[in-house]
Amino acid sequence: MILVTGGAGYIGSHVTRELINQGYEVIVLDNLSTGHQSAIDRRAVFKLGDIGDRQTLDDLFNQYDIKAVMHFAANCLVGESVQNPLKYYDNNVGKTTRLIQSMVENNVKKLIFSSTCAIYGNPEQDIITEQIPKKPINPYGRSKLMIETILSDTLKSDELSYISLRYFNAAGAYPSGEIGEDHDPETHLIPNILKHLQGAVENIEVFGNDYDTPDGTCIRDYIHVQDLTNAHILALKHLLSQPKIGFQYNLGNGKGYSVKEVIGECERITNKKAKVRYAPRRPGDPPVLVASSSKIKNELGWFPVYTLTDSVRSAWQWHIKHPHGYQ
Ligand SMILES: NC(=O)c1ccc[n+]([C@@H]2O[C@H](COP(=O)([O-])OP(=O)(O)OC[C@H]3O[C@@H](n4cnc5c(N)ncnc54)[C@H](O)[C@@H]3O)[C@@H](O)[C@H]2O)c1
Ligand SMILES: O=c1ccn([C@@H]2O[C@H](COP(=O)(O)OP(=O)(O)O[C@H]3O[C@H](CO)[C@@H](O)[C@H](O)[C@H]3O)[C@@H](O)[C@H]2O)c(=O)[nH]1
Repeated sequence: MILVTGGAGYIGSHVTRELINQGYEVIVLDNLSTGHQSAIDRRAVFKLGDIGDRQTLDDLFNQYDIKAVMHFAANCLVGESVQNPLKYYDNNVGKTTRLIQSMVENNVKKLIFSSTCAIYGNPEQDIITEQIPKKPINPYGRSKLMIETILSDTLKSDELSYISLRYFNAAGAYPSGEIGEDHDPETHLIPNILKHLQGAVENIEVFGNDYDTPDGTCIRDYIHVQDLTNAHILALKHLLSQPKIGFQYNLGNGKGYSVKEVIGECERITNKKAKVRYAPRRPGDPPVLVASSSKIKNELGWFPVYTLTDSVRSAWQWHIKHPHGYQ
């Protein structure tokens, strides 16, 4: 059995579905703070609870034969982390530490951790490899880097094995349009553009057009949630087949798109014209984040197969089928 924390959330619900499709048994632990119960595959066991609750964790590890944990549960908004850092240090660092403690004490030795490119901060290199200095510029990135440090120390002192996957910007939806991204409030770029183009919001706000980039807006590397899912399954197989490892891998497409370019792509796919309003920079935003994913390609044979166009198209299908999200 695989324990998926945060399996009611955007990425966790996609990975849960694919794990079950591939024959794994899954138990989802989620407090539904930002997730949706209806996003969880009905074939999974669902436990409503908090990753910070040691009793809940110990009971789960005693009750089920859990071979590995995929840990998605976290708060993950850059802007919110600047406004409310303690929420991030409590949920992402304090509670994750309790999860790791419970795993170690209950002899559950394998963890896949959802890390982020936000740990790199404002890199000097155009393309980010795993080795470059980690200088996060917001509390969210710092909270994830702290857990990477804790994992690397735990690897040395205990029999815990882990793979940390540093995602760039997750995008897109399940190909059938059954599950997708639904946050309240929504802060991510692509869903916000699509919601605007559906008429739910009057305009799309662009946070800063005075960055040192070709069109002045921030550049990100958008990676399809199904490509992320495939990486998790490969990482799980690798982790389960090895005695003791501690690896970190970037997950991105290796191509950056500016906010303006993403708006253009959404307009093209929906055949609608966006009304753009320029707003000040959002605190905590680095100008450019683009991945090198050579390490995971070489070591685990992972390759992204979806483009930005695929991400926007599948997200649009999700929005058309579910104009009010999971409600
Ligand atoms: N979305 C991205 O672009 C992105 C990029 C890099 C990394 N990540 C990481 O991927 C993971 C998943 O992100 P997402 O976009 O799916 O977010 P999400 O908010 O959609 O999902 C997070 C899930 O975790 C649950 N949760 C949060 N705190 C919990 C707690 N204390 N106990 C139990 N459940 C809890 C929420 O209810 C939700 O279902 C996060 O760890 C995030 O930091 C996301
Ligand atoms: O309405 C919007 C929303 C976003 N942006 C901009 O679009 C870019 C992307 O923003 P967003 O979609 O919010 O993603 P990020 O802030 O890059 O953060 C996401 O991607 C990170 C990896 O880069 C993850 O770690 C985070 O969890 C996840 O929230 C940024 O420049 C934003 O300022 C806008 O201009 N208008």
